[in-house]
This record gives sequence, C-alpha cells and structure tokens, in this order.
Amino acid sequence: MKHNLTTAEKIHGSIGISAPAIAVVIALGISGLLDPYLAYVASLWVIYGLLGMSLDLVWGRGGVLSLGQTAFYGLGGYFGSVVAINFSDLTGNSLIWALPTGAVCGALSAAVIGYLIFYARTGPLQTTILTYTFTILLWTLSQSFKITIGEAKIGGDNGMANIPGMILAFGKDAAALEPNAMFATVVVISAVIYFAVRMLMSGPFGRVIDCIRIDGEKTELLGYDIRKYQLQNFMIAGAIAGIAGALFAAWSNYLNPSIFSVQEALMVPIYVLVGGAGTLSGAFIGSVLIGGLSFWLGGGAISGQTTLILGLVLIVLVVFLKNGILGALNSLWLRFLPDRNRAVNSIKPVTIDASVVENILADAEIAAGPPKSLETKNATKAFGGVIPVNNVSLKFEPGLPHSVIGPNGAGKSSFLKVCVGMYPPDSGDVLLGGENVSHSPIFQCVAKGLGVKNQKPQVFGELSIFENLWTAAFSMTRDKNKANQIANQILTMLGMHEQGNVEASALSHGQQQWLDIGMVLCLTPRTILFDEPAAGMTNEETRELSHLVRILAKKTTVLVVEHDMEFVRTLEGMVTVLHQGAFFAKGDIVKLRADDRVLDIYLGRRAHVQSI
Ligand SMILES: Nc1ncnc2c1ncn2[C@@H]1O[C@H](COP(=O)(O)OP(=O)(O)OP(=O)(O)O)[C@@H](O)[C@H]1O
Repeated sequence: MKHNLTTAEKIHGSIGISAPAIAVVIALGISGLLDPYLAYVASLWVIYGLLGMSLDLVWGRGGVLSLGQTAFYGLGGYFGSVVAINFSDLTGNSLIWALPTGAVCGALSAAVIGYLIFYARTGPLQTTILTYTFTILLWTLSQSFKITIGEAKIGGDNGMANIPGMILAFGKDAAALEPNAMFATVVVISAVIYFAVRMLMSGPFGRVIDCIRIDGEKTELLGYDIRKYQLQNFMIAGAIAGIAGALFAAWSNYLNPSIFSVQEALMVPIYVLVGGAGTLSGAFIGSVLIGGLSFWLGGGAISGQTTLILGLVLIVLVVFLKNGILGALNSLWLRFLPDRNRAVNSIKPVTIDASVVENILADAEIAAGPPKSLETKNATKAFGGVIPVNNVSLKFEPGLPHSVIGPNGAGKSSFLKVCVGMYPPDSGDVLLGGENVSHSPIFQCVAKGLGVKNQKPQVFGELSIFENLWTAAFSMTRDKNKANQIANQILTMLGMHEQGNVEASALSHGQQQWLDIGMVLCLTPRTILFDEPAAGMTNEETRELSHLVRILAKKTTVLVVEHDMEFVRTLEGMVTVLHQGAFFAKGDIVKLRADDRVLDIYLGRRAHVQSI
C-alpha cells in the first residue's frame, strides 16, 4: 500500500515492527532472572498494557474514546473465571477455558454497546458518556449481585474467590505457573495478540478505520459501510479487553466489583496517552512505565510521596509529550528523514490525456457494467420551514454533461445530497439505473455505481496521496493489486506520480480538489456527481476539468452543480436551473442565457446578464 518508499523510510517502517519484537525477546530473556515478586507485579503491567491496547484500537485508531474497556475487561474476567472454575478440573489447563470465554464475553458485550453507539450514530461526547455509564452500572450492579453457578460463587461485594491460577499444563497434576513463568506466559499471549492486531491494522481494515477517524462521511462516500467497520473494531477491542480480564482474574485468583470502578476505567486512557495514542504498542509502554514508577516509588525510594510524584510525572508526560512517548520518538526520528512533503512543490499541472481517461472508462465498464441514469421523481426534502428540494423530477443520462445551476440557496447542493442518500427524501423517489435507492444508505448507493465529490475537497490529510487513491480503488475492487494498478493510473493522470508519498494535507486547495476527483474516478463510478468541482482551481486547471468532464460524460452520467457560469458554458451540455428548491428551467446554456426569467432569478438584473 506504500508508494515508492526511500531507504530511510523503509528503515523507519521496519523499526516499527522490529522494536516491539526485540522488546518481547528481551522480556522473555529476563523473565527467568527477575525477582519472583517483581515478575508477579510485572505480569500485571503487561495485562494492563493489553487492556490499554484494546482502548487504543477504538480510540487512537478508531477515534472513539470509550470508557467501557474496563466493563468488557471485568465481564471477561468474571465469565472467564466462572467457566475456568467449573471446567479446569476436566483438563488441568485453566487458560483454554478462561481466555476464549473472556474473549467471547468481551466481544459480545462490546457488540451490544457498539451497536447502540454506532447504529444510533451517537456523537463523540455521548459515546464516552454512554460507555462510562455502562461501566458504572456494572460497578453498582455487581456489588449486590450474588449467584452460584456450579462451583463458582459470585458474592457481590465479597467478590469471587478460588479462581484457578494460570495453568498451562494438562492433566490431573497440572499446577499453576510460578511468577516468572507466569510473566513469560503473559508476555507471549500479549505479543501474539499485539502482532495479530498490528497485522490487521496495517492492512485494508486498519486503513478504513483510520479513514473513518479522519473523515467518516468521506469514508462512507467511498462505499465503505463505516458502522460495520466501527462495530467490528469495537468488538475486536472488546474481545482483547475480555482476554485481559480473564488473565487478570487468573493472576489474582480473586475478583471483586472494583474491577468496574471509576479509577480502573480512568487509568486505561492514561496508559494510552503516556505511551502514544494510535501506536498500539504505546499502551504497553504507558502501563509498564506507570506500573514501574509506582512500584519503585512504593518500594520506598521516595516514601510517602508516591501518589503525588506519580501524578506530577503523569501531568508532565501528558502535557509536554502531546503524542506520548512513542509519538515524541517518532517525531524526533522524522527530523532526520528528508521531508517527504517537499516534493509537493514539483507537482506537475494536471493534463488530461483523453486516451488515458477513455482507457479508465473502458476498464470501468468491464468491471462495473454500463453507465447508469440518475432520476428523481417528485423528490422533496424539508428542514423545518425551509424546503431546499421541492417536488423535483429530473432525469440525467450519459452522453452530455449535465449541470445544475441556480442562485445562492437555490437548493443545488441539497438536491445533490438527496440523490446520494445524504439527505433521504421526505417524499418522492431517487432512481439509479432504474433502481429505487431513495432510502439506501450512502455506501450502498456508491457500491451501486454512484461517485460523489462534495463542495469542499474531502481528502484524508494524514494519509499520503497514493493511500487516498488506493483506499478509494480498494473499496470497489477488494483486490490489493488491482487497487494498486488503478491508483497508479489516476496518480499519473493527476501529474502526481513522483509525489505518491506526499501527505494529502500538504496539497493546495486546488490540488486537493483534483485528488478528490481522482478518488471519485478510482471508484469506477457509473454515475458521477460533482458539487462545484472548479472552486479553488486556476484557469488552466478549470480548463482541464472541463475537458475531463466532457470525456467522462460520453461514457458515464455526469452531473455538475456549479456556480461558475463560464465553466458551465465550456461543458457544452444540458443545464437545469433550480430556484427556491424547485425546478425552474432547462436547456442549453445559450437558450438559458436568452431567457429573461432565468436571468432575473439567477443574476437579479439584466446588466449582469450581458457580461456572461
Ligand atoms: N442540513 C440542513 N439543515 C437546515 N437547512 C439546510 C440544510 N441544508 C441546506 N439547508 C438550507 O437549504 C437551503 C438551500 O441550501 P443549499 O446549500 O442546498 O443551496 P445551494 O443552491 O447549494 O447554495 P450555494 O450555491 O450557496 O451553495 C438553504 O436555505 C440552506 O440553509
């Protein structure tokens, strides 16, 4: 998914994977040498690191601050222990019962909470409050919850005792691991989970989760079912928290409701912040650092001041290292690498090569079928007293570009949003290729062949230009190599082949417009909607854009919402005028220019008319 990396960048990338591997080898190497008590305590730091990493998945990567990770952790711990208490005797080994149960329990409880959060589209603050409330609810309930399940006794405030320790061996004589072996086991389990998660998050799944964090709406406009991805990510994180909970229960042989407490819940984001959000391994650094520091302070090095000093250290770390320890190290390292965004200065002007676009269109036709018409039948959308789309019936077909014009506030953008599914119509229908998509979610409309570019350029600023294009292409092909091929083709057409690794945020407004248009083309759409695509472009760029739209319109349905009359004129297509949300007139631009009624509503006075 990376585009022509330099050697220095390759080394930088490989440190990201080799450093955690070295840390694991060192941890295993010293596991037998540690003082048993330190090994016992350090096992807990690693378990907390695993819990922190689960939060980093949903927060650092997914952009959702959940205070519910300890809820999934606690539930995983309780249920994993109930199963382990009842079934460990059958096998000797306790972990094969506790860990899968903890994972399933964490994932299922995360599925319930995640469904509420993502499918009800709660905002970020509500999400944090909801997850926090869920944890507090469990804390309260668990204090008076008493039940006996087989041999397991959940005793409310008194907790649950007799939880089997970490037993790896099988058979009747299998015994719980000693602290040093327990530390090594926890390290191995956490490392396996960490590297598996890392692999997942460095592939397409992680890329989509990153895109959702940066701009959820755009990710959906690329055809990704963002709620499904968010829910899956939340469930994976819930499963990991559940495993961490089951490990914790086996570590302590005892659980009580304090596992759901506020203090526990608030420590997890601190591990992530200290280590570096979004890094996955940062949570382990945070938990080991905080755990190690409190161990050292509590051990009498600076007696009496432990909490105060720990608190101060945390404040200093969080305030001065905004991106955490790993984030700071990464920034330091990047200073020694050549600035990859410098190449932005040598981007060539876009030159549309008709034969390249025609090839792309021919490939698109093979992959995605013939172009599709777009039709609205009596479509209406109101916001209170404002009716930006009022009983509009229009049909757009391939052959010539279609433009929708009208004065400010005429409802052009709203009409486009109704067509895309961003504003589901209150009444009337939207048909794509004859199929009713009035109430289809945006991602489904895109999957059915709609490509949309909104008024403001929407690019994923933290990703490279190539990654932006690749993500769009992958949405349709679901094939990494094919996506590479399409993204490279469009990259070259945009004159950005040498700049594939430049971050999209480094591009100028006009260049971002082009990148956004390129992303739409990567979707191989059968119907294209552009909202003011020429905004922010130079005259030369606008000319190339007009050229592109005319070529596209021969083989696809293209609808352009525009303010710029000169640009509309160059498109040489059909023009529809909207006024106060309703259809007003239709024809070619020459005819409309001669229509006094249009000029009156569009320009207000005739003096202006002659100037266009
Ligand atoms: N989500 C919304 N909630 C409330 N009112 C809205 C919403 N979206 C659009 N409107 C209103 O609908 C009317 C039409 O807006 P719209 O942006 O569609 O017009 P436009 O023709 O695209 O205007 P412009 O050329 O200035 O972009 C405006 O009065 C706007 O305030």
